[in-house]
Amino acid sequence: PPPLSEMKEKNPWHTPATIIITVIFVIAIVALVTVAVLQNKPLPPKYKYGIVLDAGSSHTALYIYEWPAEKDNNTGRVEQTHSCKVKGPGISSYASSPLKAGESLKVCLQEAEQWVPNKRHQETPLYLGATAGMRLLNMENSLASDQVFQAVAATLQKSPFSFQGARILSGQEEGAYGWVTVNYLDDRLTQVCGLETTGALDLGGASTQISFVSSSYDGSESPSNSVSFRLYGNNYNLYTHSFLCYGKDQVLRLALAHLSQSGQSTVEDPCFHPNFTESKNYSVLYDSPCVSDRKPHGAPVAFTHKGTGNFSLCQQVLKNVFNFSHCPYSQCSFNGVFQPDLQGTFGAFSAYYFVMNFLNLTDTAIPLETVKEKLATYCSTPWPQITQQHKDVKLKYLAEYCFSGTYILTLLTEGYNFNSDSYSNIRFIKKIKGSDAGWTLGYMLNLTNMIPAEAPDTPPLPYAGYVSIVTIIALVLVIIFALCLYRFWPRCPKQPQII
Ligand SMILES: Nc1ccn([C@@H]2O[C@H](COP(=O)(O)OP(=O)(O)O)[C@@H](O)[C@H]2O)c(=O)n1
Ligand SMILES: [Ca+2]
Repeated sequence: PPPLSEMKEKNPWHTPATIIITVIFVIAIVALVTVAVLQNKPLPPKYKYGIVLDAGSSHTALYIYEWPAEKDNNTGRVEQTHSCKVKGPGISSYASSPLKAGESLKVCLQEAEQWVPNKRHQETPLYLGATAGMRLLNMENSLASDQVFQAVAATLQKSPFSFQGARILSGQEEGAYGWVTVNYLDDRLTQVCGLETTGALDLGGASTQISFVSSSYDGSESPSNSVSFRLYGNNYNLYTHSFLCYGKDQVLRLALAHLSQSGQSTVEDPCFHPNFTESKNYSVLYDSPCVSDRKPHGAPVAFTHKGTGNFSLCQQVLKNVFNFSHCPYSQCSFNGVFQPDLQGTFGAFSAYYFVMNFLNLTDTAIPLETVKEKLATYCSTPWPQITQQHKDVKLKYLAEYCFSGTYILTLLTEGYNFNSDSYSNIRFIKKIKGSDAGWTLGYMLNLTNMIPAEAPDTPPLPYAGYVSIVTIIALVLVIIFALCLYRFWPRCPKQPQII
């Protein structure tokens, strides 16, 4: 056997080739780690923006949406970052001074300039959609409605954003886009095997919408209620209907018109609290196409609106604003409008939420009978006591919650046929994951083509999986290489044979 000193000299780990290979090996590992770290570092956020103005009958609101610039087509990625409530009434109230309708939007538009980064202003689409208030004005006085749109468009054109137009949405669009919004935010549209969708219930001031998918409805019966979509590779046959004049502010007129048919000077109203009295003008009450044909002849100028606070009588009055006498279809909700069987859960937003939230009745686990009892107690509470308990609420709104709550329950049960079982399928909601429930998001998603008809092709592995597998394979190769190096290096030391 060679002397030990000779063995030491022949240690192969000290040869220049081994040192070079080891250095390359270390550099390779460092490079691999560096690339992996750099690749996974979050990219600087690049967002795109879109702005929608909801010109409702009672007020206008501006919504700003934001989404990652690279991921336009991914679901659930568009979020509401800001909303601004326009001061003053809805744009339809400016029929006699249209320029003021344009003026009213300026504060919120300036606010939007702060919320959208300057360099994105020019490419940010800006839409205005008007709903039932403008539908009614357009029916009543189309010249005035055109002038309001002109004034509004002139203001929006002057903003730094990319103005895409101001128009009246049809009732079908309003209902369908509300449904898209709710299901998009709930991530219900991208599920491969079709998770059940959520219905949408929207209560406005001048109209109300109901939209849902029912397996009993294919669109053949009453096609005007059908909207078909292909979204992310799934087909949807949506039932939707918008009842013009059945928003809560117009129904308040319908109900009062009903109670004041004889043109009396005192109108007793069970939907208002006992001891509530207010002087009202007949001509103001009947100044809406929803009631104008019912104006009693020879009525005095004014009448005293007097509350009696009786929930069940109020329910009777409100039931009478629905017409159940004719149904030209297999089944109807009311006013001869077809409605398929209710199915699934429903999100109820806008005034549904505001009213039920004020009344502390958003929890639909409370049995319907209990909800009615609580509301009956609330309605029978005298007006002075109500004002004492809610000093921070505007009197105009405060006075109407008994009416509005009763209308909501009557519409849901008598109108749409919810019962004490299906009532618990309703969720009274304002926001979903930070974005307001309403038609605006669905409207923008559609107009910017952000929901593809087909599911986007995705790589077979998610990104993290791909990185891990590549890293593991690289490590295995390195280990095999190292083992070979150790085992088969030509001058590998043989086991010292000590005999
Ligand atoms: N904080 C709020 C905001 C709105 N609301 C009501 O919600 C309804 C919103 O209707 P809207 O202005 O969108 O009218 P439409 O054009 O949708 O019929 C109105 O009846 C408002 O009075 C409310 O009760 N509480
Ligand atoms: Ca609305």
